[in-house]
Amino acid sequence: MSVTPQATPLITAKNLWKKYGNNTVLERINISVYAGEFITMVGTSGCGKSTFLKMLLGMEEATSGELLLDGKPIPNEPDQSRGIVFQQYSVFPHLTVLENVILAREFEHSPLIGKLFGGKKQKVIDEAKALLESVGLTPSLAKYPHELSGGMKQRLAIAQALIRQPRILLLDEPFGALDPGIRADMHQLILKLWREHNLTVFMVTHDLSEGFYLGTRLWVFDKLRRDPHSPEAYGANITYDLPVTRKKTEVPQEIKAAEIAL
Ligand SMILES: Nc1ncnc2c1ncn2[C@@H]1O[C@H](COP(=O)(O)OP(=O)(O)OP(=O)(O)O)[C@@H](O)[C@H]1O
Repeated sequence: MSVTPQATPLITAKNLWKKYGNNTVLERINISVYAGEFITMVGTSGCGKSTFLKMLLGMEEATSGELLLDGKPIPNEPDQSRGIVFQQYSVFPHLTVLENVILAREFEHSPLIGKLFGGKKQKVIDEAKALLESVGLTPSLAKYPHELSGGMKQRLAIAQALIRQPRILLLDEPFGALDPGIRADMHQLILKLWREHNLTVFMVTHDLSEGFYLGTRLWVFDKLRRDPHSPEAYGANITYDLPVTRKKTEVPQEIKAAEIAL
């Protein structure tokens, strides 16, 4: 009799807690996430969504509990397996669009000197150009960030994250500062890149509709326990973990009521 092996989750959290001093930010987080999922994360301001992303990136360590990548403790510093895009544009202002993407790749290959030469350099240039084409920036290769719109800057930030071929893409409100029309274009782009690059995505958003539209699974962060005399005593948990199989734009009734608070 053959036994079908159970796939190891890409990310597992086991009784994960995060505290800053006496401030309990996250408590008792238990989740498993498989390769290819698109997790969207909503919750009130300050409830620890960005902190959770930073822990996935390796910028912050758990206070207790386990956070595993492929069943092993997640490396406690950022590496090539995980890329991140923030709401505020994180590109180098003194470099062109093409140079910004090349630099991200050069640091990966040659972190001490940050420079590649000859054939290797040409290969990186070709890869960067191909990626910039896939995010729609081919006409802007020689432009500097100040010459780009907000949407174009975010396209560049996404290309910078993807040039290192991460398996996991972390997005911290990447479209929060963009106009609605531009945001709709970015939604199509991120869905295309998610499929083409076989990514697992964790995305923080304040827009519940966006969360339902993009995600295959939506998490709501909230506090289950509160002490009005000691607001920092308890941390947030994932209070809803919803598979998004319904019509993508429909928000379920039970959390529609909570939308005002997000
Ligand atoms: N480096 C830090 N040192 C101390 N406290 C921190 C640090 N980073 C975050 N915090 C605290 O952790 C809590 C959660 O912050 P976090 O940014 O993760 O929330 P969030 O849910 O992402 O909020 P928002 O939706 O407003 O971005 C806040 O109380 C914040 O003040």
